[in-house]
Amino acid sequence: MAHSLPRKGILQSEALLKYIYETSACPREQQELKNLRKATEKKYGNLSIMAVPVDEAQFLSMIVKMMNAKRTLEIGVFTGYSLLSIALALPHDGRIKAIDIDQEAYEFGLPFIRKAGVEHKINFIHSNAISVLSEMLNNEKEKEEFDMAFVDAPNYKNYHEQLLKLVKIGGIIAYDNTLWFGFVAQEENEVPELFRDSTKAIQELNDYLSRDQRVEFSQVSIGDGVTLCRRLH
Ligand SMILES: C[S@@+](CC[C@H](N)C(=O)[O-])C[C@H]1O[C@@H](n2cnc3c(N)ncnc32)[C@H](O)[C@@H]1O
Repeated sequence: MAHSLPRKGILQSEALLKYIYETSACPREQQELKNLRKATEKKYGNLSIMAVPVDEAQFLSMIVKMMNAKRTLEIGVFTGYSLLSIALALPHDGRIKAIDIDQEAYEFGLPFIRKAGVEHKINFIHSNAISVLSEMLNNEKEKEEFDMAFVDAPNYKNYHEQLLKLVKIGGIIAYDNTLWFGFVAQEENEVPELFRDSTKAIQELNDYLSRDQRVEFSQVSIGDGVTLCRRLH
């Protein structure tokens, strides 16, 4: 199945993508991130496109630094490329709660995280994200609050209401893949059958988020599309 995936990313000009990668993104990629990316590509082949692209990871890192974020949440870790990028961007006492149902992929990336010296910032939880978010919200003793959440696992709409309670006012929820290979702008019959349901789900999410007055909203055309929601109240 993986070989039939279209190229990830909405920038359909190969030349422009190459230009961005060659002039800025890749030369600025930190060594441990590069090593993790290469190892992920070697082990996972075509499935390695699940990891965020280099320029997007740099964008996320920049947001974390600009916000002076200290507490972040990540849903959908895979081998940890976006996780490592954010961990490197956080201050020494910054912390990330990272959730994934796939422990094996996280463990594959762990040596790279260790080598980068940021393992102490990460609390990996091997579980379904919805139940972890519910547990956090129901925990009367310890109220957790995050400056930023990065969501990169399916069914985003399920997480939005909970995240609005867990991310502090003024904090950012960033949803990945919101332009979904560009399929969101295509007629249904033009979208490969395999992607029709997921495309519809992303279209519904985009529509929902763009009308949600509880957040400020910005659709960013980087990688496969990133939607930033800033909690207003
Ligand atoms: C696109 S990948 C994440 C890529 C990662 N952000 C990176 O840059 O490498 C999606 C991940 O979501 C995880 N996932 C899928 N459903 C999940 C769920 N219900 N709860 C937690 N994680 C889930 C998958 O196991 C997979 O590792």
